[in-house]
Amino acid sequence: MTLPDVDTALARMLARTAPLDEETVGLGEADGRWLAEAVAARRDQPPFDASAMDGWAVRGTDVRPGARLRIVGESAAGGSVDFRLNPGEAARIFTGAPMPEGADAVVIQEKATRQGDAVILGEAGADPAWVRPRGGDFKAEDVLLSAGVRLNPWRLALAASAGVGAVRCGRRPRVALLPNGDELVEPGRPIADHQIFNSAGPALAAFAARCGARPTALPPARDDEAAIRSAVTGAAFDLLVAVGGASVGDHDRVKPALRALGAEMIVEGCAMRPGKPVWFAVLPDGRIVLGLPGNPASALVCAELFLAPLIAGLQGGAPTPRRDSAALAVDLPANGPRDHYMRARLEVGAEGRLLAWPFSNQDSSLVSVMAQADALVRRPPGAPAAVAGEIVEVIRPS
Ligand SMILES: Nc1nc2c(c(=O)[nH]1)N[C@H]1C(S)=C(S)[C@@H](COP(=O)(O)OP(=O)(O)OC[C@H]3O[C@@H](n4cnc5c(N)ncnc54)[C@H](O)[C@@H]3O)O[C@H]1N2
Ligand code: MOO
Repeated sequence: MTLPDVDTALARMLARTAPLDEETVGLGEADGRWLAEAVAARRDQPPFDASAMDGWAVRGTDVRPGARLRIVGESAAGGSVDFRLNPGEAARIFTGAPMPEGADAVVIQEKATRQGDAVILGEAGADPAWVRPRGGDFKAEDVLLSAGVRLNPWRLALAASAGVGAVRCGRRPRVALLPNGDELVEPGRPIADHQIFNSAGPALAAFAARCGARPTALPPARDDEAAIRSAVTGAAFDLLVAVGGASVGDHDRVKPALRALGAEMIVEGCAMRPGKPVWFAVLPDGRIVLGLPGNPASALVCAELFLAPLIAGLQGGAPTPRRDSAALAVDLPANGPRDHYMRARLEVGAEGRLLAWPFSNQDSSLVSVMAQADALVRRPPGAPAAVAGEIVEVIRPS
């Protein structure tokens, strides 16, 4: 059986991932979320011609070295201006303050001297950049952020400056992580020699939270169909992530348990390494299930490639691509038929070029290697041997 490649497998998953309902959230909860509705400006920004500097508001036609202008008032940020500037007049003005009517230029205070109720201008003139025109940042009715845009602190600043205190976003999905295996024990608990700690569960819960989900780390289920079924039916989720039991062994009971619950299998395996046994199913009520291989590195690589886009898709968005390129620091042998995602360290080499050092041992059980890695180096199927210096695609972690 030919396995689908990563793009095909993901496209099949996303085709069955419908966005959840929308909700209104305050800006304080909106970071990392996708806008369901555009954000439009309610007024011009700045709302008035404003001074960019501390100094003197003047009429441009009065600006010449040594000019003596009569001080007729003051304008500070937060205050309104109730006077106008006539020829030969100046007003004390501060950064962010409204320009008085009649004034169209600012002379910074370093370039002028006050003498009683007059100001004497120095040699330098007025720089046009010292007046910020009304609407110079944006104008009322402008669409500032479109639907589908992912909010970040910079974009939140824009929404806030437009006076928008709450935005419409896709609901954050509830993601339940269900580790599976008789050998699994929660970290911190007593453990027998034949058991291992559940490392993939906490790692994936943290990963899901970073992607904007509300994760629940369920306790590990035994390799037993009935136990898995009851864990699934007892959990509240929009997306279930089952970890382990994905392969072909006699104890790999997760897929049979899901099938018994009526799940439709959409993806069963992918031409990738690590992560070949990854799978995806849809429950009869439409909720989606992502099955990840149990080896921690396989699970985490699949999380980057599939879980992040699914969590985004449930929120009506797509993740920000974290793809980059780097020069290989070492030679690599030819790749086999599967897309290979190699854990690698990155460093900035001489000449400022990003260098990638893939680890020599890429066994998918090695958590120590995963923890030292900064990125994944992608080797496409059938890629010929590569020499140091060759440019390769790298994927930075979410
Ligand atoms: N005959 C074949 N055997 C295997 C194949 C294959 O194609 N033919 N594929 C291999 C590949 S590739 C992978 S990846 C694994 C995937 O196996 P499962 O998804 O069934 O996972 P398990 O067997 O349950 O566990 C694998 C390994 O990972 C450990 N594990 C499981 N869950 C966790 C967890 N939550 N935290 C930490 N470690 C975990 C588990 O103890 C095993 O050591 O199958 C290969 N076999
Ligand atoms: O998918 Mo497995 O992850 O190659 O070890």
